[in-house]
Amino acid sequence: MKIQLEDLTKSFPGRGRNSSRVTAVKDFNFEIPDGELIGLLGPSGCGKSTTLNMICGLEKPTSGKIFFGDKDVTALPPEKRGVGMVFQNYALYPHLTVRQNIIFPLQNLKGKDKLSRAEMEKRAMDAAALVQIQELMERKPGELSGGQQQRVAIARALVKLPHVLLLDEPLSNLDARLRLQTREEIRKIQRATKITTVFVTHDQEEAMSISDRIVVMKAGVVQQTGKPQEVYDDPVNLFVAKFLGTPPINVFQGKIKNGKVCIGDAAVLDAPGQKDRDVFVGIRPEGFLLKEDGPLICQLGGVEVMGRDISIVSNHEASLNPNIRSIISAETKVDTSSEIVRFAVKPSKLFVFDGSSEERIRI
Ligand SMILES: Nc1ncnc2c1ncn2[C@@H]1O[C@H](COP(=O)(O)OP(=O)(O)OP(=O)(O)O)[C@@H](O)[C@H]1O
Repeated sequence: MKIQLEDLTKSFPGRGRNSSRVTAVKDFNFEIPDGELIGLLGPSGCGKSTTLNMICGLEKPTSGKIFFGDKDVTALPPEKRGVGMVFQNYALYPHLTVRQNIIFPLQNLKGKDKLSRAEMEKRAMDAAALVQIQELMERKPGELSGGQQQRVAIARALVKLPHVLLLDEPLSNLDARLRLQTREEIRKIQRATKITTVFVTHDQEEAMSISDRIVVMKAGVVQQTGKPQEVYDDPVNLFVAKFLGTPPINVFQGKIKNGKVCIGDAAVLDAPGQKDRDVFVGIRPEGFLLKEDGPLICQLGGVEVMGRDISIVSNHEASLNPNIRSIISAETKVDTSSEIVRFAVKPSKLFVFDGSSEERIRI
């Protein structure tokens, strides 16, 4: 089911006297193609959950429209939209078994949707098989691990055969290893069912690894949408560049001067025809090349071996990060007795942003 968001806006009354309204989401326009998994990504408070709640019908938009396929669902209540939802606190009923928890949403179906007991059992078993918890059906939630509980919550969301699956930070209660495993499982389930899915997270790595497309939000406003790799390789502004990538992008205060991008005295890129101005220069960790006569001279802080790669930690007075982190192939020899390290920069890994608007300057 294709989902279309049209000028979607939500504002809440401010708390307390004289406080102005909070615009949680502003003019959100986006089409989610049928069968895709979309990662909605951004820092806390940027409007991710509000967007999801409007898609499922728990929040009414202040203005704008939502379409599922060609149908305008903006005024429909949640139960009429055919969405499955999994929250961060997946709140299973503790006194019910896994089977009863999964069947629960089917018991209130009315009219033509009403199912026989046998049909409900079959649906529950099918959903359990999808998330591979068939052996756990008679246990109570208290007898399950966090990851298993989360799978039950997903099965419960899938049992009504929704057209759309909405996941709000579904992995945040899991430890690091389980997070990784469960996100891969969610991806597999999504591929198998081809349910159009929106996945909310503030973890950029999680969103990048799982999504067909990501939407990066800041303060209620969509900054950029696209395939994860495209957004990483071609950020539209400094916020997006900083938000994606581990280790994060290295940002320097710089200038465009006489047709060159400069960090201090070092000309790191030609910028023919560009007018002189203050800029921010972002260099991805993998964008540095060790070079004896490289223009960018940094103070060497240390070298960390990571197996296939090494990470060189260094400093430069124009750097806005506490440390500059560059990732270099482990075959490269670094003279650790030296106090300085000299870099050239791969042009495709260097981005220039306007010093005041922070928008990308394409060179
Ligand atoms: N019911 C509400 N009343 C007033 N303000 C609200 C309400 N719900 C959300 N907000 C505000 O709207 C903004 C967006 O909130 P939202 O929960 O959508 O952000 P989020 O990106 O999901 O954050 P998080 O990652 O912390 O869950 C925030 O400033 C929040 O305080």
